[in-house]
Amino acid sequence: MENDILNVLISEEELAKKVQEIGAQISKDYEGKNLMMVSVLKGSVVFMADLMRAVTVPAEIDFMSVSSYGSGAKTSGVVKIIKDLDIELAGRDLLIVEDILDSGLTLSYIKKILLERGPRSIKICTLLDKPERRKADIFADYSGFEVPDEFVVGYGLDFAEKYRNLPYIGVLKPSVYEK
Ligand SMILES: O=P(O)(O)OC[C@H]1O[C@H](OP(=O)(O)OP(=O)(O)O)[C@H](O)[C@@H]1O
Ligand code: HPA
Ligand SMILES: [Mg+2]
Repeated sequence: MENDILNVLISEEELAKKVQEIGAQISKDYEGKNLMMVSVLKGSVVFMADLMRAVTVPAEIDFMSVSSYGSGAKTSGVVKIIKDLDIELAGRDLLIVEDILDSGLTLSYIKKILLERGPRSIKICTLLDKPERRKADIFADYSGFEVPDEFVVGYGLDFAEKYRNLPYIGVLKPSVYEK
């Protein structure tokens, strides 16, 4: 697995520090609110698991799964719901937790459909932001790191379902996905 990594872009230590920073800011912003954190499966699960423990105010969690990439390195442009939320959104202060904001197609689709369910507020928290690739008009309210236009894996992010269990964010060798 490590042989497929060109370089470590964000270390475990940097990830841990950033998660604490974002968690502290969210805890301040959502004091007294009705926070519900929604993790977009699968890629955001590692970030969600760490981030929710850095949030010190009451929070409920839920999960939804959409797929926009399939097994390629390029967005298919099609976003479909694979698993929907279990909890009602009316009156909730929703925080969508994502691993990466790339073209923005996934998050703009999710935000659109969740807004229709009447949350009191809806904000976005992404660990990584790849602005060079943005196609949709969407931004994150909380963002960990800006990353270059390279395919990154690890800490939940995958290529063809592999590399999610790397403890850091690494740049995947192009030879792996250009096969
Ligand atoms: O901004 P975008 O161009 O839409 O790309 C971002 C999305 O793509 C990846 O998910 P993917 O659809 O690959 O599914 P996964 O989370 O299960 O890996 C990633 O986890 C984000 O959810
Ligand atoms: N890595 C993994 N999944 C992704 C990426 C990426 O750089 N961009 C969008 N989905
Ligand atoms: Mg994803």
